[in-house]
Amino acid sequence: MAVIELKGLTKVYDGYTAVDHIDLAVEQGEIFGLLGPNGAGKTTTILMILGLIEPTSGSVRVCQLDSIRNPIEVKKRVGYLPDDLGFYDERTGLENLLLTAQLNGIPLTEARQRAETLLDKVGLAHAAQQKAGTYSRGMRQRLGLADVLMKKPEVVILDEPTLGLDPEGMQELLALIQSLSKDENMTVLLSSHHLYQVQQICDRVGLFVGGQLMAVGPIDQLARELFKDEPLVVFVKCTPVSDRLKEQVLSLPGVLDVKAEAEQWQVICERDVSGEIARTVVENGARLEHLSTKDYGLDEIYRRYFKGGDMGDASQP
Ligand SMILES: Nc1ncnc2c1ncn2[C@@H]1O[C@H](COP(=O)(O)OP(=O)(O)OP(=O)(O)O)[C@@H](O)[C@H]1O
Repeated sequence: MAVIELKGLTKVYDGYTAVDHIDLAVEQGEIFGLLGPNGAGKTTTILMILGLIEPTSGSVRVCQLDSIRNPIEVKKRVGYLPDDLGFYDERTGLENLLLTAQLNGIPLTEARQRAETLLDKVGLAHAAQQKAGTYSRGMRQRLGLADVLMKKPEVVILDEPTLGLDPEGMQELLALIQSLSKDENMTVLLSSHHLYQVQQICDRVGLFVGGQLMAVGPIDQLARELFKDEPLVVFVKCTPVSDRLKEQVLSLPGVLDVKAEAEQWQVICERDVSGEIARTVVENGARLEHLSTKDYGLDEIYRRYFKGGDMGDASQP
């Protein structure tokens, strides 16, 4: 059953299309990653899902509810962690959670019990009585997670939850999100420009570029889909190279072009002809130093779609 359902969702700001006809269905219990460089339209999409901004056209349903018509009902079911979360810094972590409970009408005894369990789950039991203002960025993010879970949401939406965390803190937080989602069978939608990190926990991702969803699926399938029309490239390095050898490789059935770059050739093919290339090189008395096919995986997605944005350390695998 789709818990989040977007159809033709569009947002235009003064003639600028920030979100462009998005169709998406996120299933119950799924961890879905909205991935894309800064400015791709992720936050705008999230705000429309939450019913906080009105779409220019299209529809949004969350837990079978129309977010535009029933924003308050949607808010009851969705826990939202914005990228710039704020706490009462003068209050302790525990007090902050109790305040959230109060705002959501949760009785105090139940609230206290739940807050303590959650603080324990997110690894903040030791800091429960510490003022939130003294928390580190990572601790604030974990408190934020506990905070959105206080009202037992059916869906959790996290906007750039790993922003400002070091790689280790990022890994820890993502692992935590994953285990919480499993424990509570919660649907999670998270946005990020950290392609490498996020793909480790997401069941599926949607690649957001320039307001459009370029492709949706598990990362490996996504790469296949995005690059299905790309020719296969075989990298070849051999010594000595000669024009005659190059001509012979070029004349192999299935080979479209041979580009020489420094010591290396890029053989553009219709299909994988690495075996034939290797044999031709060796039969010509040359030594095969290297042979590999271009991998249209995560690296290529990153290079093509994410490069150029403000990636911070996101480029690190
Ligand atoms: N209120 C607004 N008025 C005009 N343009 C806006 C408004 N909000 C967002 N935009 C523009 O819409 C585009 C998408 O912004 P959005 O914040 O949704 O992207 P994002 O993918 O979440 O990126 P980031 O991670 O930087 O927040 C950007 O070009 C942004 O400048």
